[in-house]
Amino acid sequence: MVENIGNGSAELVSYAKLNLYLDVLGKRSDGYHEIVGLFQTISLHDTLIVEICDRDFHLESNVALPPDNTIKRTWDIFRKNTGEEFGLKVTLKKKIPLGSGLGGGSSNAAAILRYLGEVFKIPLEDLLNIASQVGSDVPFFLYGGTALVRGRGEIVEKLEDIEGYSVDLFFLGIHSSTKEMYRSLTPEMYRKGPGKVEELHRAYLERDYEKIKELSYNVFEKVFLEKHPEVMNELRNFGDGSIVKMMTGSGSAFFALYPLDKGNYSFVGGV
Ligand SMILES: C[C@@](CO)(OP(=O)(O)O)[C@H](O)COP(=O)(O)OP(=O)(O)OC[C@H]1O[C@@H](n2ccc(N)nc2=O)[C@H](O)[C@@H]1O
Ligand SMILES: Nc1ncnc2c1ncn2[C@@H]1O[C@H](COP(=O)(O)OP(=O)(O)O)[C@@H](O)[C@H]1O
Repeated sequence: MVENIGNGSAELVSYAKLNLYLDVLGKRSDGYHEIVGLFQTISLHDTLIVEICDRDFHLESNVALPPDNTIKRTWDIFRKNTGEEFGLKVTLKKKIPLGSGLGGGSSNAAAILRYLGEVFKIPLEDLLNIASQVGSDVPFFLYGGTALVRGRGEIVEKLEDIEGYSVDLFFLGIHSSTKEMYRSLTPEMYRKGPGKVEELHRAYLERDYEKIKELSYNVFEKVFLEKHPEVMNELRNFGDGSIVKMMTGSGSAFFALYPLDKGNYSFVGGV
């Protein structure tokens, strides 16, 4: 969502995401993994103030980020793909915890991409191509809302947005690296989910809570809990009365799903 705030600056909202379903189907020749996922944006968000300027890149942030962070990578890759020469000034107000599986870095990249796409009139299909060069979860965030995601994350099928749910989040501050978690998978772990992702989406729309509980799955949850058994005990007191509770992405955040607005963060629709 872009809101022009005058003096050439714009304020961007960068939502977090949950994986309502995430399974790995196999390993690809390019070293990435084939995934199938049901992705959903929620109201927890970062805010970015952006301004096109002379020629350099400037980032101010309330959290420490690596020099090759996803915002700078997006600026670099966008310029390489479009030939546009410009500078970018970004002020980031981060609320999405880093390394949490909530996709904060990828969401920031997509927010910048959508903005640059508007400024330089770049078609969505070109933005999707640039997004997949920045990171595997970035293409989804160009849509937001509810989507079926395949490939390594670059095949996004927009679905009817799921509404009327909210979540509480549980995050112990453990930084879970996406790369490390994929590396921890073995072939026996591939394709072990119920695999009924369209049925799960319908269960959400029809508010069939038993079916939601039965068909929800994240391949990384067992791997993560084996690495961090202490989290299991802490989890016991989390999510009382929820429909389902599960880890999101490659971790380490967990979500507890509630109907309507009983949880702190609500599902939000796509752009
Ligand atoms: C976001 C980063 C950098 O800041 O840090 P970490 O998430 O690793 O902490 C990533 O390394 C920047 O690597 P990049 O490859 O661009 O990011 P992603 O697409 O999100 O994937 C991270 C890593 O997860 C693995 N991966 C990801 C998606 C997928 N479908 N299969 C995979 O095997 C790959 O090893 C990949 O390198
Ligand atoms: N804009 C960004 N926001 C958050 N993390 C970023 C960003 N750019 C690079 N990173 C790096 O990527 C790592 C994982 O990114 P993040 O998206 O927060 O995790 P996850 O993909 O698990 O949700 C972070 O630990 C951080 O070092």
